[in-house]
Amino acid sequence: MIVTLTLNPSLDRTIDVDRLVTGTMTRARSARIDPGGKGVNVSRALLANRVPTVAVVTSGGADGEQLVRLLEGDGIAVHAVPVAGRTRSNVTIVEPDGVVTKLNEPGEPLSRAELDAVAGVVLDEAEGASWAVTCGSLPPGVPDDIYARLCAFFTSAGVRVAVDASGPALLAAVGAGPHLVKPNREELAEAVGRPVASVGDAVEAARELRERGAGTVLASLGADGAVLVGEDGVTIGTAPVAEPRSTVGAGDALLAGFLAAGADGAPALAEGLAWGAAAVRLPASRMPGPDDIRRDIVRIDTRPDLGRSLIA
Ligand SMILES: Nc1ncnc2c1ncn2[C@@H]1O[C@H](COP(=O)(O)OP(=O)(O)O)[C@@H](O)[C@H]1O
Ligand SMILES: O=P(O)(O)OC[C@H]1O[C@](O)(COP(=O)(O)O)[C@@H](O)[C@@H]1O
Repeated sequence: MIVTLTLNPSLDRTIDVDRLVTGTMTRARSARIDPGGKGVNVSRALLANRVPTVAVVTSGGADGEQLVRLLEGDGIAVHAVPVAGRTRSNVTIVEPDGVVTKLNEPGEPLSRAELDAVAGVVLDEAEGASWAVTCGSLPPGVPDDIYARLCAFFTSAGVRVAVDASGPALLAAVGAGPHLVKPNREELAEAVGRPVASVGDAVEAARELRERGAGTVLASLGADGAVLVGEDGVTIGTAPVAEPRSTVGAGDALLAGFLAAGADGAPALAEGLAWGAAAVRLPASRMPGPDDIRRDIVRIDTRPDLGRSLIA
């Protein structure tokens, strides 16, 4: 069982337009709503591949109710903690050439009592679980060390912890010694305070996060694939997609595939890359199921070129 926690979930609204011109009125070609937030997407991807999962989320107002209805409609086991603040909406605008513009709301503040309630729920749900996955931005008012504190509780209960966060929340979590962190290129660069412009830079930055406490670093590099740095060394792989449709949620699919495959070494990296690539071939934040996932496109580089520049 893999338990995910999303403190700041969202209704993901994806709007297709012919061309986005800021400062003008643009008529959309189509729009869709998906349940969103990083942990929510990890649970969606796991369930689509029949891996048992529970999604713990906060839920506020009519949009929170809709989020829970959508998740339950997909058959996801969801434990929603009611909160006073309205659940946010995140908007992604997609142009035909694949250019994506994202607008993520900050979310509404969580009170101390609400945060304690969510923490109690996720610690209960995680009892006996193989992994607790804590993901995404923090709503206003939530202390930056929340993932670090939860990590300490999960670890003492014998549950492995994966963190997908950014900025101070990621840094604090790394110091608490999680088993796995999944930064993307920007998050990695911010965490080490220097640019990540090549595969070698990503490896060095990932090594630094390990030195600061993370057990394994799965650094996602967009179209350049991903780098896995753990106890057994460095593994690098790619899974090219000729015509990407939507990269929203690709990192969440990568993480879900990696965990589903046992979270260890090249086989797990390859599975994660296959799931990430499949997510990119699907519209909006749709998570891939078995029929979408192609393992034949994955390449694990046994002799990686560390000097290779990353796509800007
Ligand atoms: N344009 C792309 N082509 C192929 N695969 C991609 C592309 N963008 C993302 N991916 C896949 O999705 C994973 C996560 O993407 P990335 O953008 O790094 O993370 P995040 O979605 O967390 O920002 C990558 O490691 C890769 O496997
Ligand atoms: O919590 P954040 O950082 O605002 O991110 C939330 C957004 O990220 C997503 O989980 C997508 O994740 P990606 O970063 O993988 O594209 C959306 O579903 C959600 O709207």
